Amino acid sequence: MMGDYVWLDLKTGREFEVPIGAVVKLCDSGQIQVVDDEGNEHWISPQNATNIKPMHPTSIHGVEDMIRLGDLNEAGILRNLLIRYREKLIYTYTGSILVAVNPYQLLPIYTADQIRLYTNKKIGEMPPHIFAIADNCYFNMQRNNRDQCCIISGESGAGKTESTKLILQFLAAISGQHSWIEQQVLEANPILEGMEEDSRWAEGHGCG
Ligand SMILES: Nc1ncnc2c1ncn2[C@@H]1O[C@H](COP(=O)(O)OP(=O)(O)OP(=O)(O)O)[C@@H](O)[C@H]1O
Repeated sequence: MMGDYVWLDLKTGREFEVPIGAVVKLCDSGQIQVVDDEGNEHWISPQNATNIKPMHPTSIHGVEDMIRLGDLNEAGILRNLLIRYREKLIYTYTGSILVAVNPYQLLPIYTADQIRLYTNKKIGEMPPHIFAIADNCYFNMQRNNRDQCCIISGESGAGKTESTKLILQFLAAISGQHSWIEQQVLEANPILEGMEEDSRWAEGHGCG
């Protein structure tokens, strides 16, 4: 049906290929014309009709928590991140895990106002944000009186260092010990970077 969203499997056999989202533009004498998420047009003939599958409604406009995706597979996850990223929504939850997509531009989402908005809130109460994760850690530390750990992982250039700094910016702001915490962080950074370099060297030399 015209306007329906579908998954289009181009089946080109290329490595890492996953179905792409597309919208039906025209149904004409058995042929279906679709436009994919990258704006490319495709004509699907009746014998290739198995190349398109209906898209679950949760994938059409995206969800804040990917646990809610009806099409919970690689294509569903990638499309969800893509459509949110296009709206400059770089953070998405998968349960209590936060997925961050590097925006490579300064977004106005790390202001003092945003810090206030995310302080003392439960995860999920506000749109996904790195500050929500930091607030959750701080809350758990206070409630359980135990050290907390936040694992930040991603490939080189993904934004791990920036994310670490943002978490520390939040903690420094809400703990009221701005200068002391900032000093500790500045001192810890070279050590962390050094450990990172060491582990990369070890991996590169087969010691991983
Ligand atoms: N949240 C963000 N907002 C704006 N820019 C960002 C953000 N996260 C990352 N970037 C940009 O991406 C660049 C690379 O990020 P970063 O240095 O944090 O990556 P990394 O994962 O620590 O890389 P590496 O593993 O190589 O050290 C940053 O210099 C910054 O320009």
